[in-house]
Amino acid sequence: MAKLVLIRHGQSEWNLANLFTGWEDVDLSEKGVAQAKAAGKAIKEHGLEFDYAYTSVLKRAIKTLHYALEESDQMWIPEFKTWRLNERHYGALQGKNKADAAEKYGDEQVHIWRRSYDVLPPLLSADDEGSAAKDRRYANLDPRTIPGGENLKVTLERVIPLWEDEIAPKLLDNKNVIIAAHGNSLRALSKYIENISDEDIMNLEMATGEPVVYDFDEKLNVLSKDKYPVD
Ligand SMILES: O=C(O)[C@@H](CO)OP(=O)(O)O
Repeated sequence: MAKLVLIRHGQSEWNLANLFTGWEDVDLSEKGVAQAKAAGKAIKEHGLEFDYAYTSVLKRAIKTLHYALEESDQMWIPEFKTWRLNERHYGALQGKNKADAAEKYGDEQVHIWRRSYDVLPPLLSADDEGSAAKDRRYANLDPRTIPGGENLKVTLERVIPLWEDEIAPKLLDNKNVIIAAHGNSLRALSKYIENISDEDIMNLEMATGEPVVYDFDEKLNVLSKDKYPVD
């Protein structure tokens, strides 16, 4: 049956600088570009061919998709960009250093913000500088939909409509799909696909640039999950 490949974007400038990123539109680092190209080479080596590509509206994921498709010579496939695949919004933590935050609030609090399923980060309001409500790319969204900060649960709730309306129907139609997105939007999607519990999802990490390949049966049960390391 159909295959689904998930790729977390290659290392970004802010991954490198250890900053909370969320919906900030930061670029790939040099290493991130190399990882994205390596992902494409691995895809080619394994003979993976896609019918559709999905990504977020953030350049680190979009560029990762493009490098991966370029290296595997399938840039021509239909490609869709959606805010539903954005990284989880990190609220008022965006732009702050993770180590500084751990010193200020304690390691445990920062770990809870980063990996708990349902604890929200400190929120941004629509008037705050850096609010996504001021960004033209979200102008067609109901302002009440634009988050001031998200946990994994809320992230999952906005990824699911995309899965149900777009991705699952294509997989059921035996089409192969590639999704280039972010650590937490992909953790959310993996939780749903693999039926991972709220507790166990805290331990699931996505490596930058690493393609994760799912094979499904005709009821969308996972038959196999493989990873192609890129470092
Ligand atoms: O800063 C972020 O947006 C994410 C992904 O890099 O970080 P975390 O490891 O806390 O999920």
